[in-house]
Amino acid sequence: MSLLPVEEALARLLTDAEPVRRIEQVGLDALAGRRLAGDLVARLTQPAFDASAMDGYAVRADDLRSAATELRVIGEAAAGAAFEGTVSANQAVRIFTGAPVPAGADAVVIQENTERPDPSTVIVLEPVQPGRHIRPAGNDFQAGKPVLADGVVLSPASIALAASAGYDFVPVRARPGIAIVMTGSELVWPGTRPGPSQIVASNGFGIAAIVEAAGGDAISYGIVPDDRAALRQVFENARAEGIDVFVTIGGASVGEHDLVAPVLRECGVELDFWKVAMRPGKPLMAGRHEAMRFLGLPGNPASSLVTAELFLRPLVERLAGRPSRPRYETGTLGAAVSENDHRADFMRATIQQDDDGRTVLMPLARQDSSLLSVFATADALLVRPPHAAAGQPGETCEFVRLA
Ligand SMILES: Nc1nc2c(c(=O)[nH]1)N[C@H]1C(S)=C(S)[C@@H](COP(=O)(O)OP(=O)(O)OC[C@H]3O[C@@H](n4cnc5c(N)ncnc54)[C@H](O)[C@@H]3O)O[C@H]1N2
Ligand code: MOO
Repeated sequence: MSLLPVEEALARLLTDAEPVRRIEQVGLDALAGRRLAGDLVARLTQPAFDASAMDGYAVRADDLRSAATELRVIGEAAAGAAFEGTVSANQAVRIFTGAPVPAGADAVVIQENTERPDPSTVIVLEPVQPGRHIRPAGNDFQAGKPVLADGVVLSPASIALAASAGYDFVPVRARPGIAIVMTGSELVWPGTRPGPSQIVASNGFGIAAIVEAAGGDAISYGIVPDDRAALRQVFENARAEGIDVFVTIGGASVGEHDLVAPVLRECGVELDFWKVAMRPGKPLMAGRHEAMRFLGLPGNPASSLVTAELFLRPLVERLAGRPSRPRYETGTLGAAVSENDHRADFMRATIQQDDDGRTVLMPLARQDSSLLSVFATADALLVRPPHAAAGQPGETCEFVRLA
């Protein structure tokens, strides 16, 4: 297969990528940013009773005709502890914010407008309108009526609303399940000390962060050695689990230990492309097996992160039903760059604002695709199209912002 232009590879990857339709029930503590599946109908009424909005006295407005009226205090109502009796003429009940308003009372006077000469007497200093400082039952929402519309992205307030409307689990659209497999017999888990000729597996954790930011559910399938049977097994596991995208990292090139393409072909994956005209990331491959998509990222750290930014992120956004943001922005070159060959170059760069407010791209000095320390300082990928002529500071350039 020849090298495919980046735009064409992306277009092929996104062909038929439709939002995942599955629905799942998710607990209140994990709902932030999730998309509601179906209108949410209140199971409860809020408030469930006429409630006091203030600390003061529940009274009958009719009793308070004159400037200072003396009423007999017949009891107390607090949040969670109602007064069960009835307020009759010239009576009042001491009441606190959130408490049910007792029968017979039709207003609350705030305690600042009262005097309490003795425990059984209150003097109300001002008349009050009926309904004053009372939150009527159902003022917020009513059982049986929708409180949140299908498809909304759940905000902090809407999560609290769902809780208050009687839900502990809420139906939301499932996030696309993205299996991440780190291949390589040299890899050891982070936090363990690598032996001779081993290295720590790192790429998958960066890729998982990209997946989650794009609205996907990153599912770690751990490290798989360069072993055909082991790779075949995790692929079958992913199929059985109903994974939406099977992502491998490493083993994408042409060496004898680079097993990903041959093994996945044996597993029935139809490869759509393998090798893209880009640097880093040339050995990128993609394919499908029935409903499951497959994306094979190259193993070099910068290669895996760049290909994940440019290919995996938009794919996950599509599957998550999120609008894909336009990736390429225009800026100003901050340093000279040499002419480019046939592969689009995605140079790790920093972004600076110059005195005229222009967005200036400064390519970092070292561009080797193994350098995570360089990548971690980058704000953007400076895009150098295939066969671009040498560029000078001040010229227009394109870039992809790193989130
Ligand atoms: N003869 C050729 N050799 C190579 C070519 C080529 O066209 N012809 N392409 C090169 C390019 S470009 C790339 S990119 C690499 C990527 O190849 P692989 O996908 O097979 O990557 P690996 O060989 O498995 O690993 C490369 C490098 O990255 C390290 N690695 C792998 N996985 C991880 C991980 N999860 N975390 C951290 N580091 C990882 C691995 O140990 C290697 O050092 O191939 C070139 N070769
Ligand atoms: O495509 Mo490789 O990513 O140049 O190192």
